[in-house]
Amino acid sequence: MSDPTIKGLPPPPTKFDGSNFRIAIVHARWNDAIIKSLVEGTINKLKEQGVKQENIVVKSVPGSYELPFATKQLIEAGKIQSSNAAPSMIASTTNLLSLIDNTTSQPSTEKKTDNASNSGPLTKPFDAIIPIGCLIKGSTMHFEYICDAVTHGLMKVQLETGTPVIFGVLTALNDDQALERAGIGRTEKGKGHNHGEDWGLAAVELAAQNQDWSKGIL
Ligand SMILES: Nc1c(NC[C@H](O)[C@H](O)[C@H](O)CO)[nH]c(=O)[nH]c1=O
Ligand SMILES: CC(=O)[C@@H](O)COP(=O)(O)O
Repeated sequence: MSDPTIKGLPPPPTKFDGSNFRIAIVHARWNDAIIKSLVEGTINKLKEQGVKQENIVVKSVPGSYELPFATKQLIEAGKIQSSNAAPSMIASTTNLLSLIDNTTSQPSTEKKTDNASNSGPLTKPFDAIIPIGCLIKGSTMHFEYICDAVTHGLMKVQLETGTPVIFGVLTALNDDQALERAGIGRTEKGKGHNHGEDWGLAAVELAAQNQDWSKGIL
């Protein structure tokens, strides 16, 4: 593990309050032991910053290549919900969170409101999206092409929609690199650091900063 004072993410300059944010996580299902750890680390860090469990929407797709499309569609779905133009579009899908204790990822289907005086999940547009995937190099160029397509695709979605999209995709040359970055390393280097925690931090910070920037507040 490198020296965290040289390489790594220092604590944020300001503590951001996530209590009124709505965040979507969309995770690939390839390499699910790694994904499960990354998703858990992300959610724990979101909740540590005040994001409410019911305001964290979790969806899954087969692989990382599907993440850009899913991210863009989730952003659009969040906007449709907030316009009350359609009943809740949250539908249950299979995802790894059902395997994680005390984390419910299947919100109820009854209509909710984003009125602060009512309980229940927010239905406003998502304040940030966290696509999570793990690409591990095989023996062909498949890895390189997917990494490139996904990276550029997610950046394109972010800039086109104006919604913060956190880059939560590991691009590992071997299993151990991925395991270490999910905080479940198994070599003499130790367990490593769960990068999902960094992604949860980044999501709340960008949601907070973007909330001001989109109102012209600097
Ligand atoms: N090899 C990995 C994949 N491959 C699957 C693609 O992402 C995609 O789902 C498929 O090509 C169908 O469009 N996905 C990962 O997330 N991680 C891998 O290591
Ligand atoms: C990231 C990938 O697509 C890779 O795991 C596929 O392996 P291979 O290149 O051996 O087909």
